[in-house]
Amino acid sequence: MKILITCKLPDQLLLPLKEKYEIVMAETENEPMSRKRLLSEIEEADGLFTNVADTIDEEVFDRAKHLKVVSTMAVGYDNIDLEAAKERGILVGHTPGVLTEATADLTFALLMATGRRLLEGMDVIREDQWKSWGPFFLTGQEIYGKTIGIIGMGRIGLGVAKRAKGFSMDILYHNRSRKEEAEVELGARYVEFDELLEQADYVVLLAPSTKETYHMMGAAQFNKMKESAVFINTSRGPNVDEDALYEALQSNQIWAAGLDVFQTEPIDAKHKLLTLKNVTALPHIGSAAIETRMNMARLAINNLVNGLEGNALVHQVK
Ligand SMILES: NC(=O)c1ccc[n+]([C@@H]2O[C@H](COP(=O)([O-])OP(=O)(O)OC[C@H]3O[C@@H](n4cnc5c(N)ncnc54)[C@H](O)[C@@H]3O)[C@@H](O)[C@H]2O)c1
Ligand SMILES: O=C(O)[C@H](O)CO
Repeated sequence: MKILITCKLPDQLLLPLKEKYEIVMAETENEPMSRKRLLSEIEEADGLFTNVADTIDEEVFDRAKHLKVVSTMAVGYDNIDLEAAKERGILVGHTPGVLTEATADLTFALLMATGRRLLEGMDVIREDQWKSWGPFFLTGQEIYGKTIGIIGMGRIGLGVAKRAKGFSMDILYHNRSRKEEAEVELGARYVEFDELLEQADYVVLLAPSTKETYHMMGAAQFNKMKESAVFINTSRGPNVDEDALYEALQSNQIWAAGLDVFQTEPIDAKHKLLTLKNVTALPHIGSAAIETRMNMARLAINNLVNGLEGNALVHQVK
């Protein structure tokens, strides 16, 4: 059987696979396989190892003659056409859980970096603009004891709430359902979406990308936030109307934003959001800790092999 891997994985992960399967893999580190090659190689593939950089749509499924499993090295699977997979009886696997803590760490780090203007501080030094200690030089927003509002209290949202608790923050959340663990253990309070936007000093978006969440943060929502509020998005770019976010930041309707994800990735270096000093931008590195990425890759390989061998996937997208 043939496995198509659209990114370059370390040899140590591939050795057991090579004994049994024919492997076709991207050659360049940190560069996905071209769409053209993906469309050509998928024709004979039985299994596909993919990630958030690929779009696995009807065109890909139409080309595949033998495909049985698509395994993504990610928890989010909005880049995969699940209907098209289902129609063809193709299983889809993903990697929830193993990246929760690393992504919660990064989300909280981004919250702190944005609130306290860390990257601006580094720019000031690099540009030789640090003239002296000034009473209000690079002053940011306090974090300790402030109110955090988490939209999407799932695995990662709960991880962020635990970190917020350590900073004595009041925790508000909005989710599709109540989360007892967050309420009992962390004192988190379920509120309606608008109330969260109005009350939170830090609004953190961690809901998946779905039809329902598309542009869930738009002009009306930024309008409800405090002028001193910081918006953090480590979920998916399409959840945010970037034009509306730009207007809100540029007009100081909200104070700052920390973004790890964008509507189009990689974001163009000349994108208008990146011209703003009150934007802290990262290149989709939420889960990018070495052990985490190894665990994600191992889990994605297990999903793939299980599917190819006719066994249940460890984590199948339903
Ligand atoms: N930046 C990164 O590198 C990175 C890393 C991992 C995950 N993610 C993103 O984070 C998302 C969350 O991951 P998770 O493991 O916590 O998933 P999860 O399924 O455990 O949590 C998602 C939560 O969002 C809630 N939700 C769904 N629709 C909602 C809506 N309309 N309003 C409010 N809440 C809603 C769900 O009820 C659920 O509790 C992923 O889907 C992915 O898009 C990003
Ligand atoms: O959904 C995911 O897992 C991320 O975006 C990549 O870790």
